[in-house]
Amino acid sequence: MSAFEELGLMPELIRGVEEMEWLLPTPVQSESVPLILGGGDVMVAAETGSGKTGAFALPVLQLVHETLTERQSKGGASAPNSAALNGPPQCQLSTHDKDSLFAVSNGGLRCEATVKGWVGGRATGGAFSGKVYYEVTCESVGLCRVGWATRAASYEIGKDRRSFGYGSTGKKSHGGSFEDYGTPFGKGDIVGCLADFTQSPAIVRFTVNGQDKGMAFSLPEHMKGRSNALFPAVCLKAATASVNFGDQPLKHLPHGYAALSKAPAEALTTVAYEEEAEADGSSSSGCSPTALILEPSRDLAQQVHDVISDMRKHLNAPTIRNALIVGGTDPRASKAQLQGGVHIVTGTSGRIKDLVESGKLSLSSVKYFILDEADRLLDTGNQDLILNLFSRFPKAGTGTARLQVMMFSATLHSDEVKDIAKRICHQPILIDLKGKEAVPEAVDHVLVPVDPMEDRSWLQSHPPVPTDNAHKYDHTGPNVDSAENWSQAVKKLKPRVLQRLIDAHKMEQCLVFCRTNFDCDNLEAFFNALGGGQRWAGRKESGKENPYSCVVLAGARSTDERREALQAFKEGAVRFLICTDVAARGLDISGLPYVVNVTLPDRAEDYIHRVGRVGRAEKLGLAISLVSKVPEKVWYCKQKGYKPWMDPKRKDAGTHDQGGHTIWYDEQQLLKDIEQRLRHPVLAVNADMSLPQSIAARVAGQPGSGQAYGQDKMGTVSKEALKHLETIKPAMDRLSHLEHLAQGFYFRRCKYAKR
Ligand SMILES: Nc1ncnc2c1ncn2[C@@H]1O[C@H](COP(=O)(O)OP(=O)(O)OP(=O)(O)O)[C@@H](O)[C@H]1O
Repeated sequence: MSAFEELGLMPELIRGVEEMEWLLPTPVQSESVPLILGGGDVMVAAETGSGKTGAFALPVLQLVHETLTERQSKGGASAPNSAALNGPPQCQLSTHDKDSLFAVSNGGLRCEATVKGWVGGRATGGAFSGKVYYEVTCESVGLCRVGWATRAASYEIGKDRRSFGYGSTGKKSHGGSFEDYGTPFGKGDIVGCLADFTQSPAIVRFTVNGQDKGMAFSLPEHMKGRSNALFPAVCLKAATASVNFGDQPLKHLPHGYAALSKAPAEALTTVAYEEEAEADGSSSSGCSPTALILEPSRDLAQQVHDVISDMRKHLNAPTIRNALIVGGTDPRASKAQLQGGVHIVTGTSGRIKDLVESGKLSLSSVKYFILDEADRLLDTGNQDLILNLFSRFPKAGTGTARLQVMMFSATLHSDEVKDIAKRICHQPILIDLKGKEAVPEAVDHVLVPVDPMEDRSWLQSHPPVPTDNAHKYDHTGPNVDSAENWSQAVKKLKPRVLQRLIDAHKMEQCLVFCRTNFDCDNLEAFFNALGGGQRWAGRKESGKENPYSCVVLAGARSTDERREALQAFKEGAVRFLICTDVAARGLDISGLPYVVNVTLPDRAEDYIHRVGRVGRAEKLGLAISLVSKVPEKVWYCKQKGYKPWMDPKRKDAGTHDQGGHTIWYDEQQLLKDIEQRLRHPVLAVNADMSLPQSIAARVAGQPGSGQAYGQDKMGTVSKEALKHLETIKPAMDRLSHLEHLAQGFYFRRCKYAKR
């Protein structure tokens, strides 16, 4: 039995991992895969490069495959308008399309909420033409809100723009706003809900005990057709209610309206229809994937999408379709990917939000929600979006039928992460393999002190070092002794120090982190002035053989340029990938030996992710930071899209607290924070850039010593491998014994046969 089989993975996926030459699961895979396959919500913190992508991609592929197989076996052939064929659908409250704490009786005509918060659900049939009506009777004290909602709406009616409600406190609600309407209602009252699609725009109104309360809403123009069908919706707070869609005599059916369950079939859509379509990954309300994976950057989304594409090839009957939905690409291309239905969507928040809001991507079938680099997703302001997406997922069911949420990162300890976990996870299991110190042992850390007072090479003028203009209006020069001057000097000195470092270590592949897009542009210009060039981009200059060949991966570059840059770097066509923190998370560059921080990140957390690009999959890596001895004045602009360094009207670069757009950056302090996080000091390289003795001694045992970075860690067998060997040892001993017996038997037979 292979070690992956022990985790419960299906043979097809095991063939896939074998093809990738993954012999044993990594610890994070061993811990997470069985829990995810078992239906649990998980929060997984494990060091960078420890195989977290496989830890969710493998079980999610298996679960999606199982879901599709089950859906196919339930109904198979799609019958797009079964309603039309079988007469009007039986309308009832759905036992599926609801909050888990919203109890629905057998037969779907009674509902109850015993909890203090709002919970709700919808009916199985919705209308999109004609004039339709249904009734709700309040059976207890407690709060009740009723009305109409599309299937993409949140269960709390009126909280978003996809539902229209009327509450027992005498308020109507839509798009999160509540206004006085009608009269309050309560125990024993019968609320009539009317939708009139013969008007343009369509109209929603309500009655209480047959008394018309007047028009409550006219629907937005775009809310038309089957994809925007309105389903009866009820939400309750510690209350009980019963519904009547017309299968029982209605108490107050208004003139000219049809009971919902008696309305003409062509005016209705049913969940049965929706679910059949969803089995194919598409539905009338847009493409309906089964799994949604949210990534903090386009590059990372692409990488995870590629891993899933590689693995899904091994799964047939049914085949799984996956799509990459990221910003910075033609929206038509994103929509085209969704046409015909997909089962797994990997993407970034902005484009996913757009497609959900335009109805092109429906979340009504999502069963698996994965937040990769969850802390980063929250840092970049995605909390509301995550909650909004979450409100659109179906959350009914128990065991393996319910929505499963998975959160992954190397750093999952912030309050924001804990808070969102409380709101979207159901009793999550925390798998914390490394705790806060999520740095692989395979990474060595060193620093290069950069002191412009001692090292005067910043005064050289060839090749020129472009800087960020932050000191354009400051008094600077060779003999000026001011903080501003030393700051400018550091900016001129760092690229030269970097060049010395590259030469000393004969670096052939290195990721170079800068602080801003503009810093990346400037460093690229310096490398090009050294003769860097970019052969991959069709230029004549040399690539890999040029010691300073480089490409840039930064947020300001187009998606295509970023993709090409990363590919060129991964393929070894250029030596340096100059990047911002957009590349700090998740990027997997096989056997990368070096990471250089030209500027330290302002949070120790980001240092962990940056240096996590090396030391992956048990390969040794070296992280080198250029640390300034003096403070640097750097850009700090919160105004989106504004580039003060390009502003011709800007007169000075006052600091942020003075109303300007700069801050003083203290790398000595940042270094202390990082050392505290690493729990050891970061040693300085020697004056000739050689490694400090203790680190040199550590890599000395490795083949090629100085060249050890990027190579496998030698002479070590992982704890996991040892554990596995121990487990299979008795079986191996028994096998060897049986083989011994069989051979003995064979030879004895041969001996007798010869006689
Ligand atoms: N079981 C395994 N055996 C061997 N290699 C593996 C295994 N699982 C993953 N890998 C390899 O390890 C590398 C790192 O994996 P992955 O990108 O999933 O790390 P990660 O934990 O997500 O890192 P980060 O925190 O930086 O995102 C990849 O090259 C991957 O192919």
